Amino acid sequence: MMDQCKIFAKAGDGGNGCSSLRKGRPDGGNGGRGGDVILECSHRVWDFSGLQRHLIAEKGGPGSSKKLIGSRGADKVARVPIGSVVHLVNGDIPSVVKTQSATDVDPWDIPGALVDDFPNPGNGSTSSVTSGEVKAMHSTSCSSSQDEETDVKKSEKSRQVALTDVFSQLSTSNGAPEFGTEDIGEKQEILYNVAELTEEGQQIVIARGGEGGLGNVSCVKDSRKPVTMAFSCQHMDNVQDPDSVLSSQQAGSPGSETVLILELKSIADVSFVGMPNAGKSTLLGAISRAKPAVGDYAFTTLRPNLGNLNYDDLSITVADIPGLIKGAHQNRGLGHAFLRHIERTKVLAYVVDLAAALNGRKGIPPWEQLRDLILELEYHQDGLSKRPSLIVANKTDEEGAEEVYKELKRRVQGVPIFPVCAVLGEGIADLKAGLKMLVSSEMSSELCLDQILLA
Ligand SMILES: Nc1nc2c(ncn2[C@@H]2O[C@H](COP(=O)(O)OP(=O)(O)OP(=O)(O)O)[C@@H](O)[C@H]2O)c(=O)[nH]1
Repeated sequence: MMDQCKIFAKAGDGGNGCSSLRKGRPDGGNGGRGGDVILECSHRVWDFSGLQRHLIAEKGGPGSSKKLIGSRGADKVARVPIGSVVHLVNGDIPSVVKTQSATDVDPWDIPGALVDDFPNPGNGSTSSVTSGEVKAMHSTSCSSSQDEETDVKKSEKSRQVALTDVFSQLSTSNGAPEFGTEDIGEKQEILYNVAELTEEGQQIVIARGGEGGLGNVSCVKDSRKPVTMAFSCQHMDNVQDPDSVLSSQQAGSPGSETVLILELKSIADVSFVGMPNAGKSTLLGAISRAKPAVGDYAFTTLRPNLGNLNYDDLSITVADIPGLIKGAHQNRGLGHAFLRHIERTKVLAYVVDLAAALNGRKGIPPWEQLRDLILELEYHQDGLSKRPSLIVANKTDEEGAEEVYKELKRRVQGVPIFPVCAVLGEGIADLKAGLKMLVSSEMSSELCLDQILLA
């Protein structure tokens, strides 16, 4: 997974205006505008691995005689994943264009409802992506005045960071997995976080096409009057470097250039991972104010629900990932789509159902649930399970669950196990404290297969 990359964008230059005479009167048309380079937010791409590193838009066409305006250069539109954050290395700050209506939104999109458990305005927030929120900190259009832009840059300067440092912290802090990143080269001064793409169809212009040059019909006030032309379109055909003889008005202006670093935000700090019906959605509702759908049938959760856990000094985003079943890595059940969400979370909370195999039920005991969950993660992607983890043993209220919990503690060691009853809200405070410690690296634990005693 490529979650960071550097790109270069060059918008199309404007086409040159034409100088031509018809019956002694000017009739040369304006050059066409150059194409823009645009980033568009799409659920169809998941990371930056397929993104071209050089994005170049088309030049505008030259104007021609008979007052014909040159063609507009085609825009270059590149798709980036939802949750892309834009950092500016060089050039103009991107400007938000529009959000296209998403008629075909995929159920796997980051959902809009990110619900806080308690309003806590004093808290610092984490990197939660709130759909619907456009964080274009500087939606200054590229055409805005130079002064304005200088001011923006000045104020940004105060927040400048060497992003390479941030990225190295991101990839190593909390023992988080080291996602695929591209070497972004030497330390550079970067304006960071100039825009975020959080909504399906949202677009930003990262390089703006140049304006077309003026044809002589526009240069000369009254084109009905015969004028003496220094050169005409026909003459220009014979000139080796036509730009060298164009007046400044007639030459199309160059398209802008930018160098950007794109970074993909995590979907959440913590993912609840478990078999269908383990009680993940119920747990998310108990631990935060999120109201996910709960049902006693598998796959109630068709896309990740997000909840926010607020502490005095920290805020954590938790995602309830739809139930994992054996064969998920081969796209069984809900398959790949939700496994991909796990790629973008820092901490795993394995939710097991203590009562799955009790009282004649057809489920499997919790230690086998854990084995299957780890295997599915690893089949999907090597190392996917290797991140800070804890275990939530749910449904302690069920008859016989106490014994199963004791057995689970005997069979799985080295990882904290939190017994909870999600429906009654029991054990939630301890779990919240454990999650906080794991996310803030005060505690470190990973679950791997050899820690599970199966026989
Ligand atoms: N007895 C008991 N039942 C629970 C508990 N937590 C959840 N359940 C029940 O377990 C069933 C499944 O709960 P969900 O929260 O939908 O489970 P899920 O893991 O999100 O399910 P998927 O969406 O299929 O992945 C529901 O009938 C819940 O009421 C608990 O602590 N005790």
